[in-house]
Amino acid sequence: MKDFLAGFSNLETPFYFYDLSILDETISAIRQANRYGYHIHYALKANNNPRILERIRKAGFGVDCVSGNEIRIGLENDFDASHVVLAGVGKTDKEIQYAIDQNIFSFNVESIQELEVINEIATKKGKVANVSIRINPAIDAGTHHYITTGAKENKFGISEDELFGALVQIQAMTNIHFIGLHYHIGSQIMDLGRFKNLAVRVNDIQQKLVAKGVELPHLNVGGGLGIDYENPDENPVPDFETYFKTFHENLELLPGQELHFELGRSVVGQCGSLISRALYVKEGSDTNFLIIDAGMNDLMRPALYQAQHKVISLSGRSEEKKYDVVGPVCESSDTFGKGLMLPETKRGDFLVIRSAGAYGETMKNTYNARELAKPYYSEDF
Ligand SMILES: Cc1ncc(COP(=O)(O)O)c(C=O)c1O
Ligand SMILES: N[C@@H](CCCC[NH3+])C(=O)O
Repeated sequence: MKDFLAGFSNLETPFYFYDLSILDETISAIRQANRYGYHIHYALKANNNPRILERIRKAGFGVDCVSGNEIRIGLENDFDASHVVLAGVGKTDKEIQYAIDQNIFSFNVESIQELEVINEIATKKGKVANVSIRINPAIDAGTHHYITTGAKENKFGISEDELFGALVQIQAMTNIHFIGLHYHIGSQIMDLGRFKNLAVRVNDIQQKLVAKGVELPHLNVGGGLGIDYENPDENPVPDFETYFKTFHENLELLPGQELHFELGRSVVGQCGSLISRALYVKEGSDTNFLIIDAGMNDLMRPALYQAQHKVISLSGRSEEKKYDVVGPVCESSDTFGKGLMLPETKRGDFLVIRSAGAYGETMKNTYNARELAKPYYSEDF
């Protein structure tokens, strides 16, 4: 990061900085580890910057979208509609119409009612929509409860019981082509054993379907692989080898059946940082508040999920001090870290908030009428 500092000095902070060499390294690691021919759809919600999407598309990945606008962004960035999947519990009629018009690869359907609506809209258009049904496998992902999605009480997908009940209904839906099952148990999953549990559940449900004479050409196991927020520079690339191997060793695919993934955070998380400057230091008897010019509107994750992103001070001083690093927004949750030991930092010094490549810019907002932080890219410095 220090190498780029000279180029930063004139830039207005806060801003996002993407080290594209980390992105390239990550993409190559995915391609190398995926020696099984699995289909990867990048979860565009993690980061939709054109410069990042271009590299991901060139790697041959498709996109996983959660809105009509995300589909549009994917198509505008030259992803092929035949590699687009659409998830989301609340797809609007307009989004469904648009997705059908674009001939996307598959809808990941989250309720029986949604299935009926897609069938109705497809019928009116004289088209047939490819559909995968999202199953809520009732598996604990062992991650923050706000980003767990496959537990029984979550709003996502349908239960196994509902699926078996719906099989007859689906047969009568003339404009639905039922192509597969979809699962996604949550995000920032560091315990790969959770994916093994998922694979076992997927096998179980698949066996029951086969027993009823239903063999589907596609399975989609979502995303969720976590990144090392504590040691981003030591571990910039997640363990894709073990991740794919876990599915290869535990998931029993039917002959010719395709396995799909929807990776977001693990692809782009570590290549991005939020760069900020220290504005003020308030020295207290117990705590020193280091007030920086980046806030929760620039990076919501700490305020929303109590997420810890590594904060690095580039002050260059040798003496260390303890700081609560806080943003300027009028909320107490606008805090990037408490009691952090950092080199003594003064007004004007740069701070780097690491691992902000995923769910950073896509969740930034203008709360307090603040300006949106701009992105910059390593290859331009
Ligand atoms: C359905 C679905 N697929 C894929 C993803 C991407 O997840 P991650 O960024 O954890 O890989 C998400 C987000 O959690 C999701 O909701
Ligand atoms: N936005 C979340 C993860 C949820 C992903 C979407 N299901 C994060 O920042 O960690």
